Amino acid sequence: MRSTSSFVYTSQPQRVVFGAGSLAHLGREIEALGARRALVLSTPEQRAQAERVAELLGPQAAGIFDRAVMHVPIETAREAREVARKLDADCAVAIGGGSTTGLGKAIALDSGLPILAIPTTYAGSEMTPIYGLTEAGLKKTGKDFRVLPRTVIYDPELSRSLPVGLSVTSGINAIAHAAEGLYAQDSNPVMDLMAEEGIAAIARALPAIRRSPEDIEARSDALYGAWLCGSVLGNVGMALHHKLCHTLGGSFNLPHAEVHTVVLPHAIAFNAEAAPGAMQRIARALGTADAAQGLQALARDNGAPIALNDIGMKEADLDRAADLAVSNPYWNPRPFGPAERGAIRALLQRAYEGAPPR
Ligand SMILES: NC(=O)C1=CN([C@@H]2O[C@H](COP(=O)(O)OP(=O)(O)OC[C@H]3O[C@@H](n4cnc5c(N)ncnc54)[C@H](O)[C@@H]3O)[C@@H](O)[C@H]2O)C=CC1
Ligand SMILES: O=C(O)/C=C\C(=O)CC(=O)O
Repeated sequence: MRSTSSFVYTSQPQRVVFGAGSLAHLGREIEALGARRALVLSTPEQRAQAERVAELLGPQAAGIFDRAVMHVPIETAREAREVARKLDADCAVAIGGGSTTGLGKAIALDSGLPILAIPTTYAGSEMTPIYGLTEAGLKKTGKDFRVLPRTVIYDPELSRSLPVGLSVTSGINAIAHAAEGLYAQDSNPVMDLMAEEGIAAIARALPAIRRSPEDIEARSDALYGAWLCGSVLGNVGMALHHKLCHTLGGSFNLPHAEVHTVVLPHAIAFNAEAAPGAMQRIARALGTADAAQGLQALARDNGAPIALNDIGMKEADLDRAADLAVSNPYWNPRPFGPAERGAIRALLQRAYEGAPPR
């Protein structure tokens, strides 16, 4: 286990309102932010939920922008920023998954408008000061406290409609934040507690959601886990796993939550010897003997993909993916710079085939 003798912990200024039906407190929460005119953001698919939010807001709603898409193309960000300016919005309400929260972050980065996030997936973006923007086919990420949502309303009722497949992969996306937080360079004992509890909450929620997607207890557990795991990502650094996923998602256009689901067991296996304490905590949270195998079983047993081959990756692109991943590595307990290119290429091959992690 980690030593408690020396660490740094920064508490982040956020207000969280949690519970089934908590969307009803939206008006109160907008007032608490000191805002008057909210621009409501969503994807086209979640337009109906955005309309419900606007209806709840009544005169506090400035309008709806429903064109959020994955990885926040700069053109969409510019369009949304312009709409916010024209409508004289003084805050953004993002209802949806990481793509919609990400669009809110792009507006906040430019204008400083406060964000109230209403997450409907388990991606965890609402708890982080991390933003992503895609320009000319290249995705860049950065960190800025202006983009950290000021208020988050977690209402599990709103995630009941999340399809089972995406619920499972999105839950594992959240687990990835916690798993990497457990061996992050700048982690601390408080984050360790949140990470282990977050992984356990999601691991028990996913089979229950699969059996019964409307089960509000299971949806609450998953959202609670997403909050904890997202907080870990928001507080400490990312490592090999997130680097591989950003490379595969950004340069090969693979779907975000699925790519996290496939890669995680392999990245964890790569780090197993270098981070034994983290492995112990992950395995304990999953109720398994081996962290990496437990993660692959969690995906497979709940019907999620375990092979890059099944989510659109071409085998011919694995060499380029390995080159990109090692060319600008994140800190990792087991280094993965150009000297480890062979090991990373082998990891990607196993992930491509859906082989057991080792
Ligand atoms: N900056 C950060 O800290 C983080 C950012 N992200 C970013 O978030 C994006 C991925 O976000 P995700 O949440 O995985 O997917 P998403 O936000 O793209 O949503 C996927 C699809 O599911 C739909 N959906 C969402 N909630 C639903 C619900 N309750 N019922 C029915 N449909 C629903 C959406 O409208 C969309 O069509 C990526 O761009 C990723 O980079 C992800 C995690 C952390
Ligand atoms: O990979 C993740 O789940 C975490 C961070 C991002 O996706 C960065 C972003 O594009 O906002």
